Amino acid sequence: MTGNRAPLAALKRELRAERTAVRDGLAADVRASLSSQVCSHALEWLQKEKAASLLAYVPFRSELDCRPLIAGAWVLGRGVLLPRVIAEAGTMSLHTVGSWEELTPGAYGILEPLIPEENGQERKVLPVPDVVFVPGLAFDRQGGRLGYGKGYYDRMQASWKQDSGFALKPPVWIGLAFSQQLVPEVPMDGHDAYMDMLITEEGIFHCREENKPWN
Ligand SMILES: Nc1nc2c(c(=O)[nH]1)N(C=O)[C@@H](CNc1ccc(C(=O)N[C@@H](CCC(=O)O)C(=O)O)cc1)CN2
Ligand SMILES: Nc1ncnc2c1ncn2[C@@H]1O[C@H](COP(=O)(O)OP(=O)(O)OP(=O)(O)O)[C@@H](O)[C@H]1O
Repeated sequence: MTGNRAPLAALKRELRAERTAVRDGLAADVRASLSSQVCSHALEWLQKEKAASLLAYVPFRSELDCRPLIAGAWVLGRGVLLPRVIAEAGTMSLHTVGSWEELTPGAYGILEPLIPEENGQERKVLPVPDVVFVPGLAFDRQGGRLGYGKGYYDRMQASWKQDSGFALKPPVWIGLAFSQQLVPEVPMDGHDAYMDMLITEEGIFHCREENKPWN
């Protein structure tokens, strides 16, 4: 948009490299233990809320392992959606999944929902869950988030806004993170999706009202 774009992209690249190293540096057993604490907070929150459906992710690399959250949501009878990457389009399709057996490795080697008929008929309109749990490399307390740099979550939010405008209740966006991933400020572009809340092993944080994604 403006001459500020290039420095922002460079800042994001730098932060991405730095935060990848920090996250990768957490020992696997520490990651597993912190992840289960985060999932417990998230499940407690889910039980208090009336959220009937959620979008989660299947972890890869050194991401926070949200599989206990997914399994817990199944036990609670909440609908769990998982994404499939459509790499050519830079978009994701979302599918309800009820067991681990319904997954198969997809783009980037991430486990993704098997769709019944591989006839290229991805659903055009994305289902809108009540809650979106978002992975990331870095987050800030204003709700800023840094991902791997392909904009999949940003585009998903834009697509929901386009499909439904303000007709539907917008999902609550929740970043799941190790507290080590919190930074003072993530550089944010105009199209970047903000989180409403963050959950770390230390607990639940509400982010700034004015950054609510659907404002
Ligand atoms: N577990 C999980 N699932 C997810 C995401 C995620 O962040 N975590 N996504 C969230 O978006 C989507 C996948 N996004 C991805 C985006 C980029 C790369 C990746 O490998 N990027 C290269 C750099 C590519 C380039 O610059 O051309 C890299 O990191 O080395 C992987 C996944 C959908 N599913
Ligand atoms: N709504 C959108 N429409 C078109 N392009 C977009 C949109 N949102 C983001 N992009 C593009 O996608 C790329 C991703 O940018 P960004 O660095 O913000 O990704 P990210 O949020 O870190 O990644 P991810 O969501 O994949 O984890 C940029 O090139 C950006 O221009």
